[in-house]
Amino acid sequence: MTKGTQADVNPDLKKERLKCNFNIQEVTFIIDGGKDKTLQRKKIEDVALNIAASIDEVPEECLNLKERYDNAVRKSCVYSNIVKNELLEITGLEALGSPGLRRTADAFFKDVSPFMLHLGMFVPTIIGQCTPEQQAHWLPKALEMQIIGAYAQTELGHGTFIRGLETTATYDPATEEFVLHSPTLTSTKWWAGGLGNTANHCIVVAQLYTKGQCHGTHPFIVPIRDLDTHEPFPGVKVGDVGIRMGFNTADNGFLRFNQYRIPRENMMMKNAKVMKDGTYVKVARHEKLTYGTMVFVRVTLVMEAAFNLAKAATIAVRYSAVRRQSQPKPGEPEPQILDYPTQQHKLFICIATAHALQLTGLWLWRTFEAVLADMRKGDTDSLPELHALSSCLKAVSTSDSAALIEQCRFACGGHGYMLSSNLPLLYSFVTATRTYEGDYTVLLLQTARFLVKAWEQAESGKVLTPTVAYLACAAAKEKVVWSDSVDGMIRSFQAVAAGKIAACAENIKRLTKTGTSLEDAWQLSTVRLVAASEAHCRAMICQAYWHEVTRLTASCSASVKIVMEQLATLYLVYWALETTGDLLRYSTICESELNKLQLKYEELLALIRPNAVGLVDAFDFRDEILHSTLGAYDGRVYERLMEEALKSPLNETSVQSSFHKYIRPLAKGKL
Ligand SMILES: CC/C=C\C/C=C\C/C=C\C/C=C\CCC(=O)SCCNC(=O)CCNC(=O)[C@H](O)C(C)(C)COP(=O)(O)OP(=O)(O)OC[C@H]1O[C@@H](n2cnc3c(N)ncnc32)[C@H](O)[C@@H]1OP(=O)(O)O
Ligand SMILES: Cc1cc2nc3c(=O)[nH]c(=O)nc-3n(C[C@H](O)[C@H](O)[C@H](O)COP(=O)(O)OP(=O)(O)OC[C@H]3O[C@@H](n4cnc5c(N)ncnc54)[C@H](O)[C@@H]3O)c2cc1C
Repeated sequence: MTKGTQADVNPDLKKERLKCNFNIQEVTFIIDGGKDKTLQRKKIEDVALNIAASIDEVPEECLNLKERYDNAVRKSCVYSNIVKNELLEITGLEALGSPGLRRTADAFFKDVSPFMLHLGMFVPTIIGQCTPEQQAHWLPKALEMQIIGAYAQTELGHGTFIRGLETTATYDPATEEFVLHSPTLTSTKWWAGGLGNTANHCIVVAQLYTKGQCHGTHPFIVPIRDLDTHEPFPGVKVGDVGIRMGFNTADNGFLRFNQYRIPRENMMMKNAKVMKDGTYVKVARHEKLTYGTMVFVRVTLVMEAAFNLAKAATIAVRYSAVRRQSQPKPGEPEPQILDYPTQQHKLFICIATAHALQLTGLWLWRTFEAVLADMRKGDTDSLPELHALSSCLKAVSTSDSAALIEQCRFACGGHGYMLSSNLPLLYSFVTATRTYEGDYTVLLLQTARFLVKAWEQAESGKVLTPTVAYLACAAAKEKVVWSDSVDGMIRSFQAVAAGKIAACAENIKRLTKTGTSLEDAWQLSTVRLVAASEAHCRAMICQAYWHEVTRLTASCSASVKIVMEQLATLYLVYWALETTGDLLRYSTICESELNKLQLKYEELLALIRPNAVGLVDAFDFRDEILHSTLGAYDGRVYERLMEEALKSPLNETSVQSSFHKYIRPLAKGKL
């Protein structure tokens, strides 16, 4: 954070910081995943932010579309050099998932880098889908930025249904090449980040044909532009998909092939091979291993959701400490808006959710690493559970994060609507995460498949995998006894999830018994299946969040333990109050207990209030990363709003030419 001199800090914020009764740094360490991670992040920030400070002469938002793209490319090149020459030295290859790298990228780009998918998906797919020989060929080139890649899976006609993709890759044994082709308009690759104008290579997911047989979708590395001239190769048609709600510097592109040839070796062959004579050989033990990059990105998106929500919460809480409005008590000064319980209700759940998602995200990352280690030994048994887990966590975390970022904008009143608050841009960026890498509903339905199977296993007394083990107790189908202890609330959330899953399974059974096909019975149950999946995910987040808080604060100071537990309890109580209908149905909760719960919630808001600014300071965002007039560390909100307003091109002259061209003639009746 940019602390400046204490004299520059808004007096209300200064008082807030004096009120804070816990050690902020200890909380920062917990959020980063340990003291070593915080130190590494800060080291990376020190290197990168020095350069970022002078990277933009004109604010990004004042440039036109083309200028913004050019500027984003310029900055991406500067940033890539820093990553390559300095940051990777600090962290090694693991840097690709390092929080330090993720944060510093935001100092360079208010919107999104056109290189994002290069590091975000192109490189991970090379690591996950190539043989060691192929990796040795492609990875150094990609890391050195000698080639720039995109990931083109989605087509104009299909995104969700990967098996329905239409691009073909037909093997020609005579030349030992694949022939890529886009047979229809709807087969046009669409959306790939970095593809429109930036990338010279692209991972293309296409239907593989060899010896006249289709073997389903497979990934290929495809050179699409000449490395020197950057002209698209003959047979390749590539361009930008048009203006978007956000991501306008991310260069999302379209791509079409006309009988375009690539060498056989460009098929990514870790999970399946095509031999020189065209024989297809399956290597992978699991059908869906070619979907591996998507699982990886879904796992990282949970922490991405936490990160962006933490930024929004920092902006809105600091602003709410500075902003004074209304006069509830006659004759008394206007209160800070943060003192209104309704404002605390809007904002403290944002802080708690950022913690919940970050700690759940770190836990998911460790689970992912463990499954990966098993798979390296040939054991894919835990892949279905990881897929179910990452699908629902990606769906719920991105959806919650987007909704709560919008809530932060509401909490900032009119000033939250200013681009300079950075809340609109954050929202437009995060709301896309609910769609890309698997749409919300579609992913919850993937988890639901796993849950219904797990329920059937529970009913027949089989051993269940860890994340659904709670279904075994619920198979008794009795209402759980409500208690507002943390364990009691988690048990009740699990009972809700189990009850909903059981109701889905019963509905499917009922329909199939009366002659409905299994597919139709499933479709007729999807509204409740989505709800069951979300309930399962919420119960899992609550359990993981509480478990991690208990574990990580065991060696912390008492005050840190208290404030972390207050936040986690707030998260649980908030969701209990949000789902009272479900609790009434699946637990013994009654009206007096609901009233007690509401009081507990209000008490928690009051307890957290003095530490609110300290809690967002603990997210440790430097001003260069927040990019916000409302959220800067010093709280000079009004000064910054004015300074930014004066940078508007509309303030360059006192009279605009349109006055002389149109308004004056209109007034004179001469238009
Ligand atoms: C500055 C910013 C910085 C950082 C940001 C951080 C990171 C971001 C980086 C990049 C992200 C940016 C942009 C996004 C890019 C994209 O969007 S790429 C495109 C992504 N596309 C999708 O996600 C498509 C979603 N669709 C699917 O995943 C699948 O098609 C499907 C799962 C919906 C269905 O697949 P099908 O093949 O039809 O399968 P099915 O018949 O439904 O199921 C068959 C069985 O297979 C299981 N299964 C499905 N998927 C997986 C998997 N991935 N792993 C393991 N198992 C899987 C499924 O559960 C079924 O099992 P059963 O036992 O029930 O039969
Ligand atoms: C900003 C952004 C960046 C992207 N970057 C990339 C990229 O780099 N590379 C890439 O390949 N793709 C990319 N995508 C594409 C993205 O992955 C897809 O848009 C996403 O997977 C959703 O697919 P779709 O657009 O086909 O939506 P659809 O599947 O058409 O969804 C439309 C609606 O139908 C519903 N629906 C669809 N199927 C079902 C079903 N079976 N059951 C119930 N409801 C269903 C959905 O819930 C949704 O409400 C990007 C998208 C965006 C917005």
